[in-house]
Amino acid sequence: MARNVYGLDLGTYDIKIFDKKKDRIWHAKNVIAMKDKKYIFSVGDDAYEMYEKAPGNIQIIFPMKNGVIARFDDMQYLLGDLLKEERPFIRGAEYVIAVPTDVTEVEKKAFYDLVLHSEAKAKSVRIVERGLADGLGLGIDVLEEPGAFIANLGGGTTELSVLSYGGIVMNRLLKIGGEQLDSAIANLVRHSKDFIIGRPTAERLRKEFGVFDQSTGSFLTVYGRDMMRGGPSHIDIPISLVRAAIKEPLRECVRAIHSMLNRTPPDVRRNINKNGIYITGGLANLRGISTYLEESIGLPVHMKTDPELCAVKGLQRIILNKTLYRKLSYSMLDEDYRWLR
Ligand SMILES: Nc1ncnc2c1ncn2[C@@H]1O[C@H](COP(=O)(O)OP(=O)(O)OP(=O)(O)O)[C@@H](O)[C@H]1O
Repeated sequence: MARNVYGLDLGTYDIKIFDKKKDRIWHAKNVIAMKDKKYIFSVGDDAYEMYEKAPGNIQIIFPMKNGVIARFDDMQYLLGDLLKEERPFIRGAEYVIAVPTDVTEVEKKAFYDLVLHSEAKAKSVRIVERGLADGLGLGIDVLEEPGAFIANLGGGTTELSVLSYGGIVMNRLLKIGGEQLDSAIANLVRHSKDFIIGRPTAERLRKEFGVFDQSTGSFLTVYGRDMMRGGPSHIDIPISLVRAAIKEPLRECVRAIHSMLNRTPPDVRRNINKNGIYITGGLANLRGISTYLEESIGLPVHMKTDPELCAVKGLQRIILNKTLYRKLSYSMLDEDYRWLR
């Protein structure tokens, strides 16, 4: 029986998995609910459901932080649990993992070790730079493309990549993503309304308001804690407040995009000017964000449906195509691996 191959995109917010044998992609929240600091209570979407609702003895843990593995053992357990249904297939399987480029070698190695030293007894583990996987998922011919700019707007990070002829010319990982926008919204509600809302509520505000393209008069009723009266209550939050909160983090992304474009080598830049830029990642679903970026950057902005799945779709292409697999994935144990020589 042929061994199975899995493509993994371990995000700060969501894990995306491609299963070659079943030829399917699925995803789950990257969250663990821990009881009494000892026992795993639930994982994935079930654990996220409990976020900010669970009793005091249940702790909700996000094993990834800012795009890298922050709690190795928890991440390993969570991944093992998500793949549990596949038990007959996971032992001795091969894994191809998308990893951000602008991280330290130790952080990158943690992705590698996570799978290599798990109970899955992986046969091989290969790494793909996430910007390249994103490019393939967008349908770009990454090996032949002379210049493409991709901004992956994710749950805890924004990764900016300039690609050319199968390589990454420039890359930067910013600590700005959905999580930071939600904190900005929750902080502004707290300071301007004396009202405490949780992260899932802030996320709901961000998702339900078409932040850039709706009338200024709309508002949403949310539940939380009134700091003046000291009890649970509800409040109407206007769209203007959400816009004000997310303005600065989004401007920081725009400044970083400008700065990277300005440093891009002229020949590559010429192609980017011609093609425009691409956005991927879950935050690209924020209604009106492509128009906002187009106006701020002065270049056309393109995206595909399900932008959060671009990187894992790119891994799927790599796993199913021998040339892409050979040219774009590498093992950290390879003799010619650039950092270990
Ligand atoms: N319709 C939507 N409107 C606004 N935001 C959305 C929408 N759908 C998803 N998101 C946001 O996308 C983010 C998750 O995106 P994604 O799955 O790309 O992140 P990730 O890969 O887990 O994180 P990272 O790439 O930072 O490690 C979350 O913050 C989520 O709230």
